[in-house]
Amino acid sequence: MSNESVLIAPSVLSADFTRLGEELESIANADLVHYDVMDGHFVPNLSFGTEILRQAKAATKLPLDVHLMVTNPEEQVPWYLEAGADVVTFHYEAQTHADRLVGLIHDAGAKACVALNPGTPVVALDAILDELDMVLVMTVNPGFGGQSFIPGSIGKLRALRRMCAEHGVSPLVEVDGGIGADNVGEVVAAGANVIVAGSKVFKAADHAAAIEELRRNGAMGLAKRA
Ligand SMILES: O=C(CO)[C@@H](O)[C@H](O)COP(=O)(O)O
Ligand SMILES: [Co+2]
Repeated sequence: MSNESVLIAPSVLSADFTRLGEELESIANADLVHYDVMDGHFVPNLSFGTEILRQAKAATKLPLDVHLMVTNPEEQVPWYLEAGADVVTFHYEAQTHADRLVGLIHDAGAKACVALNPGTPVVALDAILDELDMVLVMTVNPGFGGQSFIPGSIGKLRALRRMCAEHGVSPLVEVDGGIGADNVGEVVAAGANVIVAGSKVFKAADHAAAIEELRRNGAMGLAKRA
């Protein structure tokens, strides 16, 4: 059995934006706030930018986990570091100089993460894996909240675990999209330890209780890991 813990990162993409302060208070028992930036090009949707991140930073004590779904992360990463991001994720499919970008994030004192779309194999990270604090495995095609989990993600999580063991590293492994109390145990058993959940937290009647249920069921998945 592992001593590792499961971290819960509610995605404010599913929050009521007109009451963002109260929504952030309602998830104070979470570990991170997941902040989805969508540019209308990398993904077919637009969300929010640096100004709302700055306001969120002032309204919560939780670390801000910024997921950049943008075509030009080299330009935008510095904006989000300056606005208070604690973890910055850019997509493998969007970047051109991953190593430089990771260095820039570390120089600013933040944690660096690279995200993989469902169609991108984990081997894409081979050259950069040792530098990463976290890997984000997208379990839906990015762009929208409330989609269904892609079952093939389980094999990909296991492949990532094997690759990390080969490299002798243990970055955090975040999963994002279609995760709820019913499947969190399975993704944790396969190797995930940071759980993003948007609709399953913010559409629940009691947000804090939904977070605790994810944490509890995730811990059961940890116990099932080989
Ligand atoms: O990055 C994304 C979507 O592109 C996510 O972070 C979603 O916000 C997750 O939402 P649910 O699938 O949990 O509703
Ligand atoms: Co996300």
